[in-house]
Amino acid sequence: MSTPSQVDVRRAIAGAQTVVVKVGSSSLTQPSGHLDPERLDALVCALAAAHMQGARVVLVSSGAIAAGFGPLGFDARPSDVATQQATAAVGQGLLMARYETAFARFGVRVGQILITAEDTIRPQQYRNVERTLTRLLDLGVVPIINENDSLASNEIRFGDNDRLSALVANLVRADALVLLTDVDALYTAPPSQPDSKRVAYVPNVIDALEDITVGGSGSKVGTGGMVTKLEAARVAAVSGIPTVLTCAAQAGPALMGDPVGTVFAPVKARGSSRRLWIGFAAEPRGIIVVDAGAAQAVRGGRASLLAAGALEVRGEFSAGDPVWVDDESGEHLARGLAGFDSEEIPQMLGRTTAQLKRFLGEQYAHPLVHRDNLVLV
Ligand SMILES: Nc1ncnc2c1ncn2[C@@H]1O[C@H](COP(=O)(O)OP(=O)(O)O)[C@@H](O)[C@H]1O
Ligand SMILES: N[C@@H](CCC(=O)OP(=O)(O)O)C(=O)O
Repeated sequence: MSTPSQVDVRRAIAGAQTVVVKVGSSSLTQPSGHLDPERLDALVCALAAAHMQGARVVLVSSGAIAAGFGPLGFDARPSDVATQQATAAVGQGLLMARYETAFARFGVRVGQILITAEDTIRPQQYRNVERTLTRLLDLGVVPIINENDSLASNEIRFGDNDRLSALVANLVRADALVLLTDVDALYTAPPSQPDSKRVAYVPNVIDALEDITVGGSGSKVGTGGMVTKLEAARVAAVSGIPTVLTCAAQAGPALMGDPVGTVFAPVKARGSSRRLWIGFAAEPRGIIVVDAGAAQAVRGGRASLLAAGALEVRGEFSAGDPVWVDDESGEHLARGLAGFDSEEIPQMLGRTTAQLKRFLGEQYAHPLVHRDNLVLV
């Protein structure tokens, strides 16, 4: 795929049929831990305009914790998990109430979807999310997504909505991803550094990272900083989706393809969305170590991982959970969804499919990880 020009990428964003917009906490809330209704309304105005021009708009909105701690009487974003989860339960309701009112002024309906990584990693649940989102969009609704902060367990969570938004863009086969934050663009270094310069165009996000110094969050309510935004732009780029990153106040111009913020070109034609989800969605729960022959087969990209080439299993996981496939030196070769619970695997190690069938029964005569569920890293 040849690299498109900046103008081409901005034009593609302006013409997007389906667009995923992610907005960060600092763009919707005040440092006191309350919503900032004016800024939220201004954002909704830009999104409603895109919706009324025929775009299918999905909003990934942060802000539950940042909007909930003020009303609960805290001076700052709580740092312990239980209070964060309780705060998110309060803030999420306030956030949705305001979105509903703001979109209603334009006659637009919204629907809330709260996602946990755990909910979406298994094929059936993944398809469930996909189906619900597609149906909402078909019904002309603007889905508003957040991580289910109140229930997500700390061990397995997206943690930041930047990465979640790129996965959602992939899931709904979006034509563009818009990342809205509290800085107007990507800079060559954190904008607090006096010599940092705005980057208007990133033709290849993978190479670009070498020349850019990225830092953490600039606010007291944001979580990932620029690191997770670049990760999101990378996930989108390898899914064939262009990204524009700018501040929330520039949402309208960014959606219209105006020369604001930073645009990232797609680096690859669109691939299978489910495989990408396997590759990025959740931290693997365990490891299957394979011998040299199986490592070679897995690296080839088209083989399933058979028990015959597996040497060892580490960690505790259930069938359907994400796992690493490692070679003997400990190098990660691939990520995949396990076909069996971890405790079933030791008896299968090193056995051919015929042996598995004979000694353990028909139900074990299957790959440890099927090739459709395997993504090289
Ligand atoms: N190279 C960079 N270019 C632009 N911003 C950067 C860079 N490195 C770090 N940042 C910081 O990232 C912040 C945005 O991330 P974050 O606070 O997590 O926002 P949000 O709440 O919108 O997700 C900016 O305010 C900025 O201070
Ligand atoms: N899900 C959390 C926000 C997580 C997050 O990524 O925050 P941010 O960096 O502000 O986009 C919340 O709603 O408070």
